[in-house]
Amino acid sequence: MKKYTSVQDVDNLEGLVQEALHLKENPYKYKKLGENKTLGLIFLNPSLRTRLSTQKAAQNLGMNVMVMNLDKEGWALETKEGAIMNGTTVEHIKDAAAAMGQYCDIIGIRSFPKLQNREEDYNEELLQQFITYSKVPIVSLESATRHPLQSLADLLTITENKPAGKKPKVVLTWAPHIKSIPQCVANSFAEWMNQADVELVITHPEGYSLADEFTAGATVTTNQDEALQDADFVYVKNWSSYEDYGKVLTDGNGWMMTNEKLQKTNNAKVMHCLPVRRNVELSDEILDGPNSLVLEQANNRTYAAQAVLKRMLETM
Ligand SMILES: NCCC[C@H](NC(=O)CCC(=O)O)C(=O)O
Ligand SMILES: NC(=O)OP(=O)(O)O
Repeated sequence: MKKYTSVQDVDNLEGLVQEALHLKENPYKYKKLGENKTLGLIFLNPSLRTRLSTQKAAQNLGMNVMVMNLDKEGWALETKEGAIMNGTTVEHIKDAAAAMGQYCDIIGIRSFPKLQNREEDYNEELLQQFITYSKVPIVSLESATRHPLQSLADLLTITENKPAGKKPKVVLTWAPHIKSIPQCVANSFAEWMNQADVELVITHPEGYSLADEFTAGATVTTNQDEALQDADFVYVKNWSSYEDYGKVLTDGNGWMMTNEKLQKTNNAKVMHCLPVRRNVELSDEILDGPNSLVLEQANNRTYAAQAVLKRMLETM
């Protein structure tokens, strides 16, 4: 595997899921594979789970890990080709990424969208430039449009918890938030579920449709009650509008997931990528109750990352 930025980079999805579940049982079996190999983790935004789980995954494989908070500790980066750099940016990404490629065998990068210009965000400029200029395999740690390590961990969690003998009904529901949030977790989850053996239903208020490239094949409705009927899994997530790009169009009154709403489901398991705004997106009663899978998801982040890193190391 030369890059891991979306489900399209995975050539055998079921194989990758099985690999990750095998690693969960045998985390130190491939301790020699990463010996003398270095993983660089670069963050332009905050992170708790991605940072720690990916670091742990690499250590389980015997790799060395370097972490840099590039937004705080690096030079101000220029991304425009041909820029005359007489302003505030100090170094061009092509020089920074190329230098990092000298120190690292694999680079992971987190860069959120700015949510101001849709075309700019959806072009994934920063991620693409890292792929081009670092010349080493790149793992997305959540980019402007996707969060593929989260989605793989989510698929592992669904695989482990699905009811026997039936195709699970998975509902992705929009939830309220107090600010403008990226679409990437929702985009990515939809894209992955469409490749998995599940029935996917997406529900959100008017004006919150995700881009077709991620949702093709799913049932989409603005009626949350109807969507929740007989659900086996409910994935809760806020996102800002894609159509009216980056905007918050409603306070989302009535969209928070509660135990009362769970009554409509098939005693559904509830998922969220975290961090979660308690009692805004999801109630305490659900998060602290028996239907919550959020900690299992967080735990599976390690094995998702380990399966991806293992595949990259094997092709070096
Ligand atoms: N990495 C996981 C989620 C990251 C991001 N959440 C946030 O930015 C939360 C910010 C806040 O709650 O203030 C999101 O939902 O896409
Ligand atoms: N779910 C997730 O990616 O969490 P962090 O932002 O804390 O890494």
